[in-house]
Amino acid sequence: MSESVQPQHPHVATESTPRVGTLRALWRLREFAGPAMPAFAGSMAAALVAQLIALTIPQVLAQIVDGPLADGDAAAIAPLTLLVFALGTAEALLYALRRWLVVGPGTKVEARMRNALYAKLQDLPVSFHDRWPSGQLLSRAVSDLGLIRRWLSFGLVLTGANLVIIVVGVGILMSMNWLLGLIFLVCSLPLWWAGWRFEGQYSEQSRLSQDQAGDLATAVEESVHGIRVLKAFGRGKHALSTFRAQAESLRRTEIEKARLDANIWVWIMIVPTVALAICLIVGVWLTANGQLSVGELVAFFATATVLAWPIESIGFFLAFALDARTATDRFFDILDSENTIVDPEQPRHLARPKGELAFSGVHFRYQDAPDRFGDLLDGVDLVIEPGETMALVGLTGSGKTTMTSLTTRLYDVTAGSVTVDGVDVRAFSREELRTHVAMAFEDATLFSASVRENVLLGRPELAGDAPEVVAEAERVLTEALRIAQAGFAYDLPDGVDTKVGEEGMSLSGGQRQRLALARAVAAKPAVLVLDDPLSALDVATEARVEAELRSVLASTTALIVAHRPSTVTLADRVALLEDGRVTAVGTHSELLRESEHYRYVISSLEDEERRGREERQGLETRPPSSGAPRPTEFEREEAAS
Ligand SMILES: Nc1ncnc2c1ncn2[C@@H]1O[C@H](COP(=O)(O)OP(=O)(O)OP(=O)(O)O)[C@@H](O)[C@H]1O
Repeated sequence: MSESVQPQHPHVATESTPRVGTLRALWRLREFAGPAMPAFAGSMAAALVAQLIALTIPQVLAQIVDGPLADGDAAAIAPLTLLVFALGTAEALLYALRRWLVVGPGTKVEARMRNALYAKLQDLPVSFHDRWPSGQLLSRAVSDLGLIRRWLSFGLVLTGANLVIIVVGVGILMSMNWLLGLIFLVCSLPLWWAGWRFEGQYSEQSRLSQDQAGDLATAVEESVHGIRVLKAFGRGKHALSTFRAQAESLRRTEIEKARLDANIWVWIMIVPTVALAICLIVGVWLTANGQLSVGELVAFFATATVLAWPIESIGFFLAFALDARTATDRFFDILDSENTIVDPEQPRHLARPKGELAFSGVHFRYQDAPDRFGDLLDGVDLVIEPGETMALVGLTGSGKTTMTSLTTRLYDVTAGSVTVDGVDVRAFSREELRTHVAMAFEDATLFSASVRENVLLGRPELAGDAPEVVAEAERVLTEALRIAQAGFAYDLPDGVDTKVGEEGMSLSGGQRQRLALARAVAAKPAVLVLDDPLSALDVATEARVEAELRSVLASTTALIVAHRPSTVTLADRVALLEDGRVTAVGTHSELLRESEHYRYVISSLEDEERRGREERQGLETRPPSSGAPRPTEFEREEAAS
């Protein structure tokens, strides 16, 4: 027995669909394969008729042997030979028809399943994506669905046809000579026993191997994404050795699968051969005793030979069905995942929100947070008035990003509420909520699309071809790019139609952030939530963006997570997040005067910013010659007042 290998991601196992019988598990595919069933049935019928024709050929052979051949009637042989030729041609044509019937419908089923999977992944909350590695999702969407398509179009069709042909063929053998038929049938019983044992062991290994393939895909994806970091830190070798270990685990599982497969093949090859050998001995004895004609003996063995392939293929199709079952389970693992963030039955609607954003008694903890920790947000109360700009400040890890992600329901509060104009965000449809509240993140994600499409992502109504829509889209795009100081987009090879994102032009971190900011601004939301969207900008560009933003923010409510003291100056007021609560709200100067923790946070932000700037400029950090620390902004502010 090979060494057993644990799945890399235990969650995959714990979230698995409960184990049911293979047939029941595969039966679930009818939801997607339903419309293609007539095509699959037609294909199965074509395969069946082709094999039935193959079974009739031995009967014609028996006629030839016992008739014209025994009588030495050469003229009578020709029509029977022509009949064999015609039957063979019909068999070949029917096999071609079998394939042709399923190509289109099979790919449609695959596309339908892939679309459903994609739609589900889009719908599932961020907390699901936190737990599921992307490679696992990728392998389900690509290789698993391909395997299911192949099984439906080929495996299912031929398994059905072969089983019928085995039953019919054994019936024919029994009718030709009941004793020989019975011997053939009894001798095949060990095959069923071996098949039953095989199912249990193989399906376990099949699941393991497909999960491990998903983990491998995750490793490749992460290392491609993080190639710069790996190279910069010289961790290529380490990544390679981790990858090798994972690849080795998968190799071992594949070997175990192959070993089980080889075992069943031994049974499949030996059992029919032994059965035929016994039948041959008994058959010759019966012929010698005159109980069976030579022609009947030939026909018996020709029929048994035709049956050899369907019988031998049982093992292959069994393994195929088990792989398809595993792929089906993995597919439904995702489709069955419960979405905890859903639209209400009767969503509220706000035609023109004023933009008051309020947190009332908000508690939040991540699903996988250890029990020994209290809530990350532990009773947050904060009201941001319409048109007001509020900066959110706190130590690193205090929960600022988490707090902003509650506004668009990337996560739901665990207690309390977040409201827009007094309406709980959970009372809106998610689509409407995201038109009222737009976000830009520090980690600016661009999609493989043009600058224009990336910036106008939140304005689907501007995607039309009507002249007035095109003009409005152009106006919104120009304004958003101006506010975000993203004029560089016009200098790209195809201007704002240049493809950016993963498969497009490489942009700098600051350029990506500015496009992401333009995207948030273009959405024209009542509430704009910015999670440190200027962190990668140089000071001069940041100042220009801030100046432009002020004009936007005058008419929009804004919540800005600030990691730089300069971002704080944009805000009308500042909220200080400390120990899971907002412990102080006021202007920057008020908080500097009144809150010791605020002074500490600002001074550490200044230190961090100074270090970042010095690193960027490649300067060595040297203390001032007096040895005294540099004055913090707080101290400068104090001195000024
Ligand atoms: N998806 C997640 N699952 C579990 N824990 C998380 C998740 N995201 C963040 N956390 C944890 O929650 C805490 C708060 O994270 P958050 O990103 O909200 O802090 P922050 O104040 O924005 O930090 P920073 O200033 O460094 O960006 C951290 O301890 C973090 O490890």
